[in-house]
Amino acid sequence: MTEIAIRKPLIAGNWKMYKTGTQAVAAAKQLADLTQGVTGVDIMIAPTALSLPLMAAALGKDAQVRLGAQNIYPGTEGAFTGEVSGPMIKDAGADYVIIGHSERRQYFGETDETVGSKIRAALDAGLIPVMCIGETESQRDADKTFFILDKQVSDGLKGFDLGDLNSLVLAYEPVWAIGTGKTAGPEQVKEVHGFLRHLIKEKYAEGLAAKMRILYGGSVKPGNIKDLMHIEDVDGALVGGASLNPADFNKIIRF
Ligand SMILES: O=C[C@H](O)COP(=O)(O)O
Repeated sequence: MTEIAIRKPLIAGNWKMYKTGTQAVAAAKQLADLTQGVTGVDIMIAPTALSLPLMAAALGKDAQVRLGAQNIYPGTEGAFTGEVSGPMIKDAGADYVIIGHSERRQYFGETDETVGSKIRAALDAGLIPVMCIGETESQRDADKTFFILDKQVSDGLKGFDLGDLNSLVLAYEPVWAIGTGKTAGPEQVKEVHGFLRHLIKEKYAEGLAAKMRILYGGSVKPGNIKDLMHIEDVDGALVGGASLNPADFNKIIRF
């Protein structure tokens, strides 16, 4: 019997290296006020790790706006200067962690293998991993989009079994659409999201594929979110720039 997909949309904001703790708390409170009464959607903000405990205290334990980290070290503790572990992220009040964002792959040497070890660390700490994948412009131009996505998923999730991946969220972010104002067209998004769901079905199981949330990211704005959310297999968005402004992010959340 085919399982019916019930996927609650997730709208996630990646604040990258923006906002001091003070600014982050103020924006979080504003967003919490603006989103009061919103139902049927999960909301997450990923500030810098420094702001997590401040925002968690300001929002409160049962807040609708949940928190995520932008990175995780694949180990619980040790002499790893500058790193932050899963148990620390969890203790700071986060539920999610973004893993393998293209900026981490591009500037910090993350590979599909390190992405896999970070997903393992996230799951061990009870965090929901948001695994980012996406092709560069030159890879798309060379017709390698599906090859790259297949490789990122296959290598990143190597060694994981079905039971591990129940909570995993996939985020498709074409690198050429990040911060550029270019959004992938509806046909491109539909094609890729359909491909990814099929890939999860082939590699794991139909049930997992049917319930896995696949987010789109790359220049998502209040003006294009409605169209994106109407595309089959799009279960939410990972928003960069437009999530920094609570009023804009609230509009996106209320797609
Ligand atoms: O994680 C978010 C993405 O990098 C998208 O950023 P953007 O919405 O500023 O294009």
